[in-house]
Parts: sequence; structure tokens; C-alpha cells
Amino acid sequence: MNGIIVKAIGGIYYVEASDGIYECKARGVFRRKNISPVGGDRVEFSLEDDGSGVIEKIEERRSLLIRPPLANLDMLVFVSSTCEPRPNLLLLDKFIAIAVFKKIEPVVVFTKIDKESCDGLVDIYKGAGIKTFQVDNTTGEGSEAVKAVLEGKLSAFTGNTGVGKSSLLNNMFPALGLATNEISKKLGRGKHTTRHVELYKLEGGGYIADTPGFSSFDTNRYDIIFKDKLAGCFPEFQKYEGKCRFPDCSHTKEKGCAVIEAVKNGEIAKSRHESYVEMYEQAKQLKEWEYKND
Ligand SMILES: Nc1nc2c(ncn2[C@@H]2O[C@H](COP(=O)(O)OP(=O)(O)OP(=O)(O)O)[C@@H](O)[C@H]2O)c(=O)[nH]1
Ligand SMILES: [Zn+2]
Repeated sequence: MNGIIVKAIGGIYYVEASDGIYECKARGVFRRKNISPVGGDRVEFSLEDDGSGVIEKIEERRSLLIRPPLANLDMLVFVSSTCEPRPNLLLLDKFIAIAVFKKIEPVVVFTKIDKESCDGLVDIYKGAGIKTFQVDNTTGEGSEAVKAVLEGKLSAFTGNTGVGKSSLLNNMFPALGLATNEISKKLGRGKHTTRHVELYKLEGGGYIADTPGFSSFDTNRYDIIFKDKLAGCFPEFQKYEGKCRFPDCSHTKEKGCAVIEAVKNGEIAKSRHESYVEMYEQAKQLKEWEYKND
């Protein structure tokens, strides 16, 4: 039988198949190979006489996050508020780059547009080729468009506390929002539950991963991207690839750099390039063997 792991907790995997959810264990062979199934994994399983399942095979993963443990994520939605708290663009750009690096599509949502306009911010991120939305959670304005982009995808939401993630989820999925809150309360969100992952099925197809781990999804040194791969994680830089005077251009300060030229004439947002330079400088501090990323 085939299915997707919609919940993983303490070595028990809940696998959603076409005719229901099966409680499964994993074959010992995975442990011996040091592989563990995670939420989002597509698996093959067999049934024991008592009706419980055994996971036999994990399908190839299109993406994988270790903390929180989550496979096959299609989309990471970064929620930022226009104010209270104000967005930290360096942090946002780091997260976006990490998502791109891990082959997960980044999506940006700005909230609280009833309090402060975010037109400038939307220009920056749309200009970078990233799907960007703005919502007013007090009225629900804009949430339909976000909902539409989630259809058929496995997504997760992340963002600082207080930016309006729960409000947005509740506006989009009133039923799911309730469930999320109950689950979070039961588990004590933000305590030591970062290894718990649960997927919620959406009416229109697709899933949302609820994982307390995301509230503390921080960019530690394991998430620093190797400097030679960093430019590849900025979608709007791709157009200029190979156009710099020096083939090994770092796009930070060189003469004849096509990326810097594009910043000067407004084709690339200044703040995005500043984040790139900052991340590049950080990446330079790390030695190659210190990367745990790929
Ligand atoms: N004016 C305004 N207030 C908002 C908006 N979105 C959320 N809020 C308010 O901001 C506060 C935080 O919203 P939440 O939805 O709880 O934020 P969260 O991101 O889920 O926060 P955590 O659960 O701590 O991670 C609440 O008081 C909301 O009513 C918005 O678009 N406009
Ligand atoms: Zn360059």
C-alpha cells in the first residue's frame, strides 16, 4: 500500500492512504541504515495481521528539512508584518535563500497592511521573482490569493511571534485553524516539541505542516550557505550569471560586476544585495568542512 506520513511521533507513523489512516512502524532496516521516516514522506507499507502497518520503503524525497524533520515540502511561507514587529529584511532574505537552497519555493506574505502600507516591500520581493502577498487579517482581505497558491502543495508557515500566522490560517481555513490551536495547546507549543510534525489536509488538495519547530526556525551556522552557492539562491541574480568582468566574481565589490550594475540602475533591490553581501561575508568565515548543508 502507498501513502503519505501525516504525523510522526515517537517512532509511530500515521500514514494516510486512499482508504484511511494507518498506524505504522518502520522496518528495522531503516534504523540500521540510519534513515528515519519523517512527516511528509511518501511511503510503501504492508499490513500485519492485527491491522497495523509496517513501512517498507521511503520514496525519493524532493526536499528535506532536518529541524523540524519534514520531507517533500513544496513551499515555505514567510509571514512578516509591516509593523509591530517591523520586518527584518536580512533575516527574511536569509530564510528565502535557505528555502531556495533546499529546493523549496519561498513565498512571502506581509500582514497588518491596515496599519502600514507595504507597497515598497512588495516591489522588492516581487521584483526578486518571489510570490508575494499582502493581507489584512482584520478583514481577511488578500487571504484568498494566499489560499489559492497553497492548493495541491505541501506548505509550512513560519515567521516571528505576533506577525499574524494564526490569524491568517484562521481566515483561510476556519476549521483547520481550530484544530491547529487545540493541537498546539495539547503539546505546549514552543516547549520541547520541535520534533513533532503533523500535516493537515486542505479541502482543495494539499497539506499544511504544523510544526512548532518553525517558530524557532533559526538560521544557525548549519544554515549558512557555502559562498560559491549563495548567488544561486538569489533568484533575481540569475539573469546576470556569466556577465561579470571576472569569471569568479563574488558580486560583492568587484569592478565590472553585472549584479552590482543592476543594483545601481534599480533592477535589483539594494536591500536584497546588502543581505547577499552580509551573508557572503558570514559564509567566508566558515571553512569548507564546517558546512553541514549538503
Ligand atoms: N491590525 C492587524 N492586526 C493583526 C493582523 N494580523 C494579526 N493581527 C494581530 O496581531 C496579534 C498576533 O497575531 P497572531 O495571529 O496570534 O500571530 P502569530 O504569528 O500566530 O503569533 P504566534 O502564535 O505567537 O507565533 C493578534 O493580536 C492579532 O489580532 C492584521 O493583519 N492587522
Ligand atoms: Zn559579479
